[in-house]
Amino acid sequence: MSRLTAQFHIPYPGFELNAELDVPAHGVTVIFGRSGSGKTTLLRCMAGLTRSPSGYFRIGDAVWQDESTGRFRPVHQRAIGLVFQDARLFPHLTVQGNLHYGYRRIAEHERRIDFDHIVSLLELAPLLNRMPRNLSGGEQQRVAIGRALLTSPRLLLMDEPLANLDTARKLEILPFLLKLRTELGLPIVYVSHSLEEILQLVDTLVLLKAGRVIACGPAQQVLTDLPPGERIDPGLAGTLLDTTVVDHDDAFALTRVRYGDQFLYLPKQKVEAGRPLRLHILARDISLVVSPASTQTSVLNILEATVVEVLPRGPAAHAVDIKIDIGQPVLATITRKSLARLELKPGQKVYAHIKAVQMVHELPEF
Ligand SMILES: Nc1ncnc2c1ncn2[C@@H]1O[C@H](COP(=O)(O)OP(=O)(O)OP(=O)(O)O)[C@@H](O)[C@H]1O
Repeated sequence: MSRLTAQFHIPYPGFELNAELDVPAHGVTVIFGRSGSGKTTLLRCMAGLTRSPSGYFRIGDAVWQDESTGRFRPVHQRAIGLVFQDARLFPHLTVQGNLHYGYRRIAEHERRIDFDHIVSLLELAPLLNRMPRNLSGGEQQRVAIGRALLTSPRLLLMDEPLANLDTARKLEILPFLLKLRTELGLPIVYVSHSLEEILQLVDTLVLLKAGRVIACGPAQQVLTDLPPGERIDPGLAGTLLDTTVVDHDDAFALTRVRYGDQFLYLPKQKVEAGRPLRLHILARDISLVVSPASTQTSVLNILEATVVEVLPRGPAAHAVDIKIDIGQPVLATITRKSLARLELKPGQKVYAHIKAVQMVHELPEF
């Protein structure tokens, strides 16, 4: 499988980027870290906007930088699409003019992305004759994404593309980003410092801290394997579950999803049966029960699980995290007192009572 491999070292006064990563060259790779951790610097190195003197960057079989042989392709010679926080549209051109700008520069035989396809994917047809100043922030970002894609890139680099938008506009754009992920087969590297924003999108998660990659891998794994001290936002510690919608129960306003051979109920979602749906289950929303599942509870979602590991948070903490297995690792947070009472041990069968299932963002139909 094609890979994206990067190695960059940038010594700035007071900050040093020392990042190495090797991730699949497909799906969405999110570079996540606090402000100042070096996300933008890493992205700029990938784009060829900043040159790391000992850098290496390769996507599939294309080596864009290998300083050991003096190879460095500058940004304009890389097949990349760039999207920034601000749309940076050409103010004197219509939406159509902006979209054509990159498209025209690519020779016809090198065009891998069709103009009409992008207009329909991003629902840009009603905007084509408008000027950028008459568009909302979200619409401008959709045009910027379209313009980047129409250069037929091999890689799309996005630097906090939703950061300048309010929550309503963010929700407007997210479904389009999900469509890019599933429909275009184009690798996307996406910089963000908002866990909520990326949970629906992320395939591979790269955590950056003070210029270094502290974790890198499939998002589910990174989120559950991270030592408690390294958690990005302990309140959001939890697990991603990729489920499939089974059916909807109109009478009780619920949607039933399947995970492996188990089922979960959640508030009714506007997603058709058979479609994938990613859930986020917060560790603090799971209780563990040792005796067989009882139906005499208000909790709808009870999954059979096995205890994998107890992850202490330190002697002063009142809570511990328990890694359980339901077909994939899942984190549950319980009190240390409960742990002592239940005497949980690796290999033990338990029932995970899931008190709430977060959607992160409710998905509109598309
Ligand atoms: N050209 C430069 N010269 C010197 N220092 C720089 C330069 N560019 C970035 N830095 C420093 O490198 C560090 C990392 O910056 P960077 O913008 O990559 O972080 P970030 O994780 O993207 O932050 P944010 O989320 O706030 O955008 C910061 O301390 C910044 O001041």
